[in-house]
Amino acid sequence: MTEQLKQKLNDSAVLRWSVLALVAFTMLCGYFLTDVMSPLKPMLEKELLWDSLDYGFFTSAYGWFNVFLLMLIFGGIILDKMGVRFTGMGACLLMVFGCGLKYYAISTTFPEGAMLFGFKMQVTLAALGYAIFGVGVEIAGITVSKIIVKWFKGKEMALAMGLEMATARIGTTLAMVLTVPLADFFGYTDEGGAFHTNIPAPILFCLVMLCVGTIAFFIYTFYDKKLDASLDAEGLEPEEPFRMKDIVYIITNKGFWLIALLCVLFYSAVFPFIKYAADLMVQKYHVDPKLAGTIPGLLPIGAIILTPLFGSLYDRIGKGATLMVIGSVMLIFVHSMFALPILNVWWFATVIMIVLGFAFSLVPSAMWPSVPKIIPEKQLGTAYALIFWVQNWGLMGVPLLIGWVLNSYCKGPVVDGAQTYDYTLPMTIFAMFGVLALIVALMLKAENKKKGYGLEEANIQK
Ligand SMILES: C[C@H](N)C(=O)N[C@@H](CCCCN)C(=O)O
Repeated sequence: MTEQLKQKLNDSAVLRWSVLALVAFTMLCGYFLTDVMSPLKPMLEKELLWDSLDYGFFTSAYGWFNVFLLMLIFGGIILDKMGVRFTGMGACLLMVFGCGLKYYAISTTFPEGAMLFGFKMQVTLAALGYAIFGVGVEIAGITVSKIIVKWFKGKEMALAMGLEMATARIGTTLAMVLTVPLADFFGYTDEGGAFHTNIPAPILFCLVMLCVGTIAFFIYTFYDKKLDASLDAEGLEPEEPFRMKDIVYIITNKGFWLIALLCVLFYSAVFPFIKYAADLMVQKYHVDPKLAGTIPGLLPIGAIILTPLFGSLYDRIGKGATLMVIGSVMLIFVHSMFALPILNVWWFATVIMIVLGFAFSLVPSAMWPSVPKIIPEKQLGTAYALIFWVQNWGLMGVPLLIGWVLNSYCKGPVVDGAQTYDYTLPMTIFAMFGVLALIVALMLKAENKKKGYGLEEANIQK
């Protein structure tokens, strides 16, 4: 071994933060595509003749393969067995392929009445592409979580996870604020003088970004190899081998299940909400459809600043379980305000969205770094995968539920050729998820006290 490898590679702060930048950028690209269709919902209905059920079906596709084909669980096992380099590269390629299929579906004009699996051909193909992408981006997510633990354990782990999530949120923000301007910029005016937005343009842009994100991850793999070599040189095993019986250890752990439950309940009230937030702004707060993504765009912007702040707080002071309780209370408040028929004006929606930004930062910044306190490192890939799997039931089912509720119970009159909706019932459903999340967060706090997981303790080892 060469002299310079004698020190562990992750002891170098510059190097650890640089590799974090690489993998976080890959996640940014993934999150961009995840939400790129949200601000386009009114245009999809107007230009491509989708309805809310089509949109809900398409959005739910994100979780199909993860949930029903257990792709996430296989992904976690592959991650623990084959390592982060192989799994991460595979995940990136799946994201690129899924995005390519989605682009093909949206940019192609299919014969009128063409159907596949009972849905419009275009909707089904776009959904299939999104489902493949969903496998890729979720496996990339667990891989990056494991990478962060590998490089930052005993160091600034929660801050690193917070920064990674903050970077990913930039992707969500770009989706919210760039999508409609991009679609408009590449739009065209037909012979009748009517202007048409170019819906495929932002998706093509995402495809290019995903290719760049894949290259960033490829560069990371060289550093990962070097880290393994430096751990070897120190006489440390890079990653302990994983055995199938480790799964039993994970699923018989009550703390694990409480985190998984909190995860599905909390995220069911946030990510599916984002999918409908732009439409909510138009329908309830009368925001111009062209600007509708701007207010929900504040949500990830707030999280970009706050998630690392709260992560750093957790690293230094602890109080992880308490942060999760506070975040859940805020979630209930926010969705109740959106549900109540009060102050239907844009500035009120803006204030409420900022409060949601706090909740959206508090819970993730405390929840994800808490997992390594409950589960040993060699089982982390599988543990994160199982948590993501439980979460994906919500990410898949809730958008479909909301789309169905809107289509069945919330339709108002058609105004200027556009369908209107009353969002009271969907927002009440989101608030109920908040109530359940709070109950689970309180149970987790109690379990932590009983078992001494250390969730209320600081992460940085003095
Ligand atoms: C959607 C995805 N399954 C997810 O939960 N993402 C989390 C981040 C999880 C990784 C933390 N290192 C998010 O808040 O975006």
